Amino acid sequence: MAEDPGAFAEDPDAFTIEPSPSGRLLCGGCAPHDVCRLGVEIAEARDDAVRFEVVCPPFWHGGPGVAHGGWTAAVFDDALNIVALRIEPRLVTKSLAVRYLRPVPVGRPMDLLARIERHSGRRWEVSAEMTLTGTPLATARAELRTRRPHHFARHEAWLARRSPSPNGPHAES
Ligand SMILES: CCCCCCCCCC(=O)SCCNC(=O)CCNC(=O)[C@H](O)C(C)(C)COP(=O)(O)OP(=O)(O)OC[C@H]1O[C@@H](n2cnc3c(N)ncnc32)[C@H](O)[C@@H]1OP(=O)(O)O
Repeated sequence: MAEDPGAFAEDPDAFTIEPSPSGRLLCGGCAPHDVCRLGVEIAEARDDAVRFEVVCPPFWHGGPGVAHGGWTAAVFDDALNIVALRIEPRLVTKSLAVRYLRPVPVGRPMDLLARIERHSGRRWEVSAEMTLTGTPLATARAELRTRRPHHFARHEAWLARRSPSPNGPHAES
């Protein structure tokens, strides 16, 4: 993320994901911990494709010994962005489609290969497959967009126009 947190506070659009002190590409939530709490590690990077090792942490289990589908989707969101982030640091996910083919085990290292399918201007199409010992467990496709200037500032201005209720966020109709 942005090196200077002061600059980010003043200009939210200064936010970019940069390598952490240990060289990882981490989201804003994990960067202060210098570890991906979803269990995603880059194993090998090429220009248009990145191979990851992913392990579902126990606190993300859904059924017994099986990953919550939201973990799988979040891991794909990370991996599909990382493959393009190495070229374009200002991205957001526009759509994400996951196919759950088999249950995903907790605590077992798996392979995830993400690749750039197409890129034109602000538009990116990316795809990925998660496998265990060569067997596909889940696949995903996403459309990404290079953020327009002032993306986060526009969001903050939009949010500010929705006056917070003194009784908390759920009290407003
Ligand atoms: C581990 C480290 C690496 C991985 C880190 C994790 C990466 C995670 C990536 C994510 O998950 S990002 C979070 C999930 N995605 C979003 O929050 C994106 C929300 N959607 C949007 O901001 C817009 O829909 C989007 C920028 C995707 C639209 O892009 P488009 O190119 O299709 O359309 P365009 O920019 O022309 O905007 C379409 C409409 O959205 C409006 N819009 C776009 N950006 C906006 C904005 N920032 N604030 C308010 N409105 C916005 C825009 O005005 C316009 O409104 P109208 O249709 O009424 O004309």
